[in-house]
Amino acid sequence: MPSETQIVGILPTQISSPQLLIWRNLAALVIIYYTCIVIYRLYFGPLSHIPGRKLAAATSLYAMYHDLIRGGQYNWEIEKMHQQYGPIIRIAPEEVHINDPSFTDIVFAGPGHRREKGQRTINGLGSSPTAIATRDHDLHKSRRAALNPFFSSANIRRLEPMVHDVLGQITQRLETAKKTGEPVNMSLLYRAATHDLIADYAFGQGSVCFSREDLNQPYFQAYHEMVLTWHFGCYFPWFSHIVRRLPTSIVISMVPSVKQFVSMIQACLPFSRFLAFFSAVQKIDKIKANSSEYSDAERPTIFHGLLQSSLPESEKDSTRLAEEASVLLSAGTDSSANTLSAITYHLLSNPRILQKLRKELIDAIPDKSERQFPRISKVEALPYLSAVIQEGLRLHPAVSGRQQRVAPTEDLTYTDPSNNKTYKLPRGTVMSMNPMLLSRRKEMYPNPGEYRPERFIENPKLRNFNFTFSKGTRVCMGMNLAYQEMYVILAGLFGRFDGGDGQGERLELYETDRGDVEIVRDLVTENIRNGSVGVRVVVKGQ
Ligand code: HEM
Repeated sequence: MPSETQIVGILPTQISSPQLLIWRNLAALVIIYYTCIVIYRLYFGPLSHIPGRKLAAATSLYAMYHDLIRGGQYNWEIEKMHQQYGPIIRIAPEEVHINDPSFTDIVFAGPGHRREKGQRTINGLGSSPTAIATRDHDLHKSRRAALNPFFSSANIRRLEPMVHDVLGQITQRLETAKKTGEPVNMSLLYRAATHDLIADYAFGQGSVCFSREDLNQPYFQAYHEMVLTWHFGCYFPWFSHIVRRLPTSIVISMVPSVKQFVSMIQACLPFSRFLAFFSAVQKIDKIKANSSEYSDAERPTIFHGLLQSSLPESEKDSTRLAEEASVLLSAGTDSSANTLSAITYHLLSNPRILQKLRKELIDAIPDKSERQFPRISKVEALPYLSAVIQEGLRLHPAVSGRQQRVAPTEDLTYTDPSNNKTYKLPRGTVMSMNPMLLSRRKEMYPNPGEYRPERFIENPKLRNFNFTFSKGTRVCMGMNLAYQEMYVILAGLFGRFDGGDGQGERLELYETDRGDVEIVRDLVTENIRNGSVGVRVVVKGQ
């Protein structure tokens, strides 16, 4: 009879029979344990009644495969599952996805309902002590309450001169490029603009990207490389915990491009703990010390305000505030910039739409010098410009992933309108919804892939279904700022480069196609095809 060591030929021969027996029993126990878990999840668990693929319900490896291994492809798989199983599906053992706009206000509820984020999103955000990454409802509420006033519509209105400043910088770069005939990367220009704006508002540091010839492109490149690790952080939370504790020199040796990022940050801006955290902490400390560099009573910065707020002292810790700063800088840059790039592409590739927009701008503000730096109060009421922006937000939600919420103290019930079947979603269930899927539902948006602003004029109620900024108590904090940037920059640019009577100055696309703006993967804000440099233009005309 062959011995056990011979049977298991791949095991080292020195493993004795009793040891082998222990290993075998352990392996058997693990298999039995996981089999029981899978059976429970599929047939007895509180979500076993939710339709969907068995594999997705059985193990998170399924979601991980599409999110992480396939590089942000789960959105499209989820879309296929909805087509097969209906508006409510189970996409992971603990997660249910709903694709029904009538249910957004329930899942993403407003005040009076406790709502938390799913743990996977918190992991992706590095579990930092910031409002955006705070799971607990009450702690999130107090952290957000301290920041909220800075993003109220009245306070954002006061930033109008700053938006005009960055608009002036964009125009200047375009005018210079016109002289040389060089193409201009609008996506990079928009990033520089949105970044400088929020950085100035946060710390009062003036122009950072526009003061550099390269518009700080290496910084954005390093940010891009960092975002590529988003799903890894979601599924392996230890990753960000370790990286956040590594000395900067080690991080630089692992990802050399980060060096650019660090030196730029050390020179002027904080970004995140593991990249140049000390610089952020120093700036907060300077504000605390009331350094004149940072105190400007005329135009208080966010971090001045936070330090003077009624937040408990523990919440004013320099390291925590530096984390909060890094969130504002990252959330406030690519999001608006990517949407601006996509809208610019659609306008320049649709002469009919562009012409209609130009006419509206010229009719509303006949004086060209005023039109180049339009007042937000004048342009936000323009119906066609509003529709242009809404249609851009619909087709290109800057945060392209599914947004998760948990109702920790409330059992919810979803009714499928097609058959009135009800599904109980017990408290604690991770519920997610996705702006990309909601905004491309054929019955609401016929021919959904087409960029057609008129749909928002024909049916103004569509705007109520805009889920691009999320909803409820955790709705995007920077929404007013993002709108102001989009209205003023688009109106100013297309009011300035208006083509005159056919021969005047105008922007034309340069080696850019729809692939340079189309969402093809979900890596939070990085969602266009790999290798694309964004939207490029040349300036033509007299
Ligand atoms: C077109 C531009 C933008 C879009 C589409 C957008 C979208 C979103 C979305 C969908 C969320 C919710 C994420 C979630 O719950 O998982 C969010 C949150 C947030 N956004 Fe934006 N955003 C934009 C611009 C901005 C800007 C300019 C800022 C300014 C700093 C900003 C700051 C924030 C912050 C701080 C949060 C966290 C809010 C909280 O958790 O309470 N966003 N954004």
